[in-house]
Amino acid sequence: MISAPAGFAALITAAGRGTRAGDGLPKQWRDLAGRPVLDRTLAAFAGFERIVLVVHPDDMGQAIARYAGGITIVAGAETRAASVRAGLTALQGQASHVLIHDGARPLVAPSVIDDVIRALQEGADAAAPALPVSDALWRGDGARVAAIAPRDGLFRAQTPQGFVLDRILQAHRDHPGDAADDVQLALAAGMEVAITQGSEDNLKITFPADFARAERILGTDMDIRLGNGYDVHAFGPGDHVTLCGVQVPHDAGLLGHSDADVGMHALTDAIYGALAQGDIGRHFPPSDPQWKGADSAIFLAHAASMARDKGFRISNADVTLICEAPKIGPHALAMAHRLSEIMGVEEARISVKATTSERLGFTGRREGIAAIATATLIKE
Ligand SMILES: Nc1ccn([C@@H]2O[C@H](COP(=O)(O)OP(=O)(O)OP(=O)(O)O)[C@@H](O)[C@H]2O)c(=O)n1
Ligand SMILES: C[C@](O)(CO)[C@H](O)COP(=O)(O)O
Repeated sequence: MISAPAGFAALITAAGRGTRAGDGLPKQWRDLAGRPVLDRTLAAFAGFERIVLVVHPDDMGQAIARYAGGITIVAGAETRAASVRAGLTALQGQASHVLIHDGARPLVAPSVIDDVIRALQEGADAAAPALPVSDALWRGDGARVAAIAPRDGLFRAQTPQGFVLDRILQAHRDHPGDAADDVQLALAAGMEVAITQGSEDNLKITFPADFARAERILGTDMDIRLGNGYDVHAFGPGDHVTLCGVQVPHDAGLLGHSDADVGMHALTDAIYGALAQGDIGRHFPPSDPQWKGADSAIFLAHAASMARDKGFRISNADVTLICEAPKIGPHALAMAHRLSEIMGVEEARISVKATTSERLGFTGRREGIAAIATATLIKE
């Protein structure tokens, strides 16, 4: 993450409808490798002391629910230029410089942002990243090539485009129509615009296939960890068992130092395993009397918060309980719900299921319950 100098603000445009990206949610709200596109874009600018996010009026509610606190959220308008104008107006008097960035460019690298900042710090009125055109350029006539167009000196423009705030605000006010980008308005206002180094990865998600391309780019440096856990507890006296945080009536209880929640223990070990941090016994020794009868939610919450502290997001978890009885099916959704609450992971990413062992082995002889679990962790 970059650390932006004092006086530098970021303005993120996210008020478009993404019509070219196909059906469904507008592209900036869609999932990209497990997180909404806009989450990723905002994270790239987290080092700015002031961020203005421009969203469509219809999206105000969800933007406030997701991002309020620390970010100024402003309603956008019909065109990109009008949306930028709304954002700049909200920023007036609050910053010396502004970097205007498409919410639909979630993979912008810190170096691309840094280069724009540096050019402005060195005195440029305006600076923006771009890449030289490397392919031949044709003028088309329907499906036929009509002519070759010269490409010397041509660049593909990217964002963030950086400016002295007062000057770009005045340029927008002087040219209230639409524009290809903010550099066009800066040029119309007589500003000189420095070209900084763009990046092929800094793509603007525009068409449906851009999602797959962005995921491929993310995949190349994605750190994915898989962990597994296994646990067994024997039946003993009692009238219920606690499984994945849910009390299930039964003609026996489970024996254990804690509440003997075999499913939650397997899942907790899966998370510790993915982090290469041993198992529950290492963090909560059974020899320590304070864990006697403990609610296993303490263990799972500890593993989940350790994952977060190490920069990982729990992407999904799958728990299988192995027993002849009690019947798990009627409780499986409640169990997934409870696990999701403890871990802070959405319920749709948690699976709890069960199987018998066809009356074979210790579970088949109804001597106890076994559980296996898998968890996937992704580095943010
Ligand atoms: N009225 C608008 C139009 C666009 N944008 C934002 O400007 C960026 C670049 O625009 P573009 O890729 O053209 O997005 P859309 O207008 O959403 O796409 P489309 O033209 O396919 O509908 C996007 O982050 C988009 O949300 C905006 O804030 N306000
Ligand atoms: C601002 C921009 O992303 C620079 O490349 C681009 O001009 C936006 O164009 P669009 O037609 O609104 O997608």
